[in-house]
Amino acid sequence: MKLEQGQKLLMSTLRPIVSERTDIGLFRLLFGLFGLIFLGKFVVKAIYRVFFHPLSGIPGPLLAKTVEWYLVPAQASLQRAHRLRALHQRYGAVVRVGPNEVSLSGWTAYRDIYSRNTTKTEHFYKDTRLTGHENLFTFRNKEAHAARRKLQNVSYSQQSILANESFIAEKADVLVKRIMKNANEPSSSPTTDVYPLCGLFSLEVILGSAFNRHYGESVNGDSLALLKAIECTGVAGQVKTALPFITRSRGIYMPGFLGHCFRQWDLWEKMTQQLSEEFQKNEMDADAAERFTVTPMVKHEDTFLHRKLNQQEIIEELMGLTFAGSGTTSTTLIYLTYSLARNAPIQDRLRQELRGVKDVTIKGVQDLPLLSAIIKETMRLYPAIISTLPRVLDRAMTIDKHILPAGTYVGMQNFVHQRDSSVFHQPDDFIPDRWLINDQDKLKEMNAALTPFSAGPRNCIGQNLAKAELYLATAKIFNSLKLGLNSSMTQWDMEMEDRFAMASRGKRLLVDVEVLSRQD
Ligand code: HEM
Repeated sequence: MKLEQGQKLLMSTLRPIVSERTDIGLFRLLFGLFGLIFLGKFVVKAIYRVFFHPLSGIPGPLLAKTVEWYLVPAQASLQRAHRLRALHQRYGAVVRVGPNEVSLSGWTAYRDIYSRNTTKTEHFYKDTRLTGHENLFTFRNKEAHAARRKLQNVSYSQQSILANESFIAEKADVLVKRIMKNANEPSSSPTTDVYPLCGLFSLEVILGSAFNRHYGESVNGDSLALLKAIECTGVAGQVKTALPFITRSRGIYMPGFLGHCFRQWDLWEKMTQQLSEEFQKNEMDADAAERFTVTPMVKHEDTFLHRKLNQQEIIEELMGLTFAGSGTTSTTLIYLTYSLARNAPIQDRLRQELRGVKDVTIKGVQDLPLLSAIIKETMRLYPAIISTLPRVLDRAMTIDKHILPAGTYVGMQNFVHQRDSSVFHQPDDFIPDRWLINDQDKLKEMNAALTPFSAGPRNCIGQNLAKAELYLATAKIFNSLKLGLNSSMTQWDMEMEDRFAMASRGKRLLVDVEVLSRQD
């Protein structure tokens, strides 16, 4: 009744204007009024953001200063990191990339941002939960995170990695055999796609170190099914982030490839549950069991929760670790193989260096200068975590004379500062020798600017494991094989996509394989 009266009053007020001066209908007028109000609000907000906002003095594109979605098109085309690099080249080390968001490119800011004074942003990290629970990667609460990290640290200590060394080495041998398999068969071409083989290698290492689960030499086992399920989940996760109404439980009913990806997510969870149950059923000597990732989670209390984790929380952690640890290490190994397959002289020098080593063990190879330089240079040029690690400032911070107030969103990206030409000459080229110089000051600067595993309390918990895998696999591959890039590979195949974690566009790496005898 009140509504009707209101409408009548509005009509009687507007009628003289409408009917006498124009032939615009009432609805068109109202529509116009709302449009004007909306536009007015937008203009006032934009003027505030551009001229009066605390970040107004920070350079950046006008559109980025006014709207939150400035980077969305770059993100949708998987080129966010590339766009940010171009922005830094144009605007300098501190760029405003959103009304309340700043990107930094000077490596000297890295430790300030990631070692203290910041918290992970909610909007990004909440979306990376896999079953709805928190995991080590997603926590925002610092005390909750520290307790979970303490619970898991033991599994990733150098001591645990050395205890697991024999099976990591065994997996690296299996990788070499799988690469050789094609080359050895006279009927088949000596060309191998190492892309899926690197994926299987890093996944099987994680499954071994988490669940003491081992796979044979065949590539067609359960681990391949799991690898495909994890890759598909990545796609489903991105769809869910972009279109939040497509929840995981709704997604499984979608037709076609997308529905398939959501169902694969369920399959991954089920397989993880099975692996965890099998591990927990097996009686094992308590000391021996401690080095497997599941054990401390099952046996010890989380000191923040004051209780042990329940099975669902354990599954979330295990899926999180598998996701964080498999694609990252395999992408690094893929780009390392790609870089050497294109560079026969460096391969030969590496082989010479390796021939001087009696046994390929972690301790035996971790200090080899050229091998270390090759691994570092791969992580510099092709960072497995390519994109912004988004944070929010807990307190105000001054950077390059700019004051960033508490609450500002800040972020840096390995792809940008690890290609900074003021630190790395010819920054877009693969030059392992840049790490083999005697200038200690320069080396110190380059090492400080190399942050593939991040820094501070949220740095990579799995970095000892990742390094062990990279050292052992690289040494074993290039000791036994000479690889050349197959002529069908194109630059497009190896273009880097920014999916937060990096992935190559073509999802293949074809190499021509020559098996070497010990004398070669
Ligand atoms: C070359 C290989 C790897 C690279 C380049 C890498 C890189 C990173 C980076 C940059 C972060 C910080 C992410 C952020 O702040 O949002 C991170 C965190 C993390 N990584 Fe890795 N990672 C690698 C391998 C692994 C492995 C093998 C595992 C485990 C098996 C692992 C597990 C994790 C976890 C659980 C976190 C979250 C840690 C926390 O917040 O406390 N990563 N990694």
